[in-house]
Amino acid sequence: MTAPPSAAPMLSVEEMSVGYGRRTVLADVDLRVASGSITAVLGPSGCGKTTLLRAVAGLEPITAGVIAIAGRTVSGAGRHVPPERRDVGLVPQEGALFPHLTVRRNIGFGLRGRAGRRERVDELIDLVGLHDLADRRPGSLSGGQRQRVALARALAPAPALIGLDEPFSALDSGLRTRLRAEVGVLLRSSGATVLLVTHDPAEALALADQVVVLLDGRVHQVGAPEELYTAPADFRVGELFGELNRLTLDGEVHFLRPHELTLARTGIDGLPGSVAAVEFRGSHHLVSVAPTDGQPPVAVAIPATGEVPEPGTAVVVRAGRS
Ligand SMILES: Nc1ncnc2c1ncn2[C@@H]1O[C@H](COP(=O)(O)OP(=O)(O)OP(=O)(O)O)[C@@H](O)[C@H]1O
Repeated sequence: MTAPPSAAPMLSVEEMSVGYGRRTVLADVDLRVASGSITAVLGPSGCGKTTLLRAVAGLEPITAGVIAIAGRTVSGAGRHVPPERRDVGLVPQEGALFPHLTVRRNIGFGLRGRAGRRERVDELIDLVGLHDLADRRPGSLSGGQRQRVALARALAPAPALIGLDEPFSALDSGLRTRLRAEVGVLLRSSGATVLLVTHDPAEALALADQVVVLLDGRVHQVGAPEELYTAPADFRVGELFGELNRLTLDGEVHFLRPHELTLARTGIDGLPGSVAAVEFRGSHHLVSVAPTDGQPPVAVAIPATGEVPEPGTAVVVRAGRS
């Protein structure tokens, strides 16, 4: 659950910039993550997601702005608290487990010297369901199992913030979807505060309370998943979440998804055109229509069970669901 807006955020980033050499990679980034909530930073490859996570974890210096964790300034205003004193559990891409240590010792790594270490490790092994594999080494685990160990290792010391860098990107799509659901439940039940970076919109929509869209090193939009999907701030943001048409109907520009449009026979109101191509997409057919007025092609989804028009057929595109 997202904490009420009045609650002090666990992570706060204000007007932060980061550069490599003379090149600015992140500019004026603002971000707040409420305690116990999950924020996804979504953007295409190279937009600066990993850099953002590394700056929060203290692995990159910032060139402007402030980062605060649990109300304490950790970067900026003349301070740079080292990574090991930030209370951030980072799960890098590919997990980065210690290959020579067993699952149990990997999970307990951050708890060395602490009382109750054994019980805490057992608790985490239970949480991620790796009982039978506790004495194995990472080399003999599957990709999904390794990710669960990496997550358990980050959760073990109960850090103020967990940072996940593309946690599922190395997995095939079936496993990715399954593990995503499992990890979502795990994170919720652990009560962790999470900053997840991903280029996969499905991951951001499925897991996050709040999505931050990062494009070219700048925050373009922040909102709940439903809000970003249904009311993107601009075409680039909308496009990240799936096919989107930009079309002019009755003199007005609309951003509409293929399933928000229908096809009708000619002779009624709408945008006239002819069918250019049809693709079968499993749950539906995607019909590409070339408008007669010269606008770019418009994609319209029609149910898989519906009548499929042949290429060349004259049609009218109308707003509304079929
Ligand atoms: N150590 C570095 N030195 C110089 N430039 C870097 C360094 N690390 C990253 N960059 C550049 O900074 C930009 C942002 O990189 P970053 O890894 O943060 O992006 P990303 O969104 O995480 O991409 P990906 O999804 O591909 O990992 C890229 O243009 C990258 O080439």
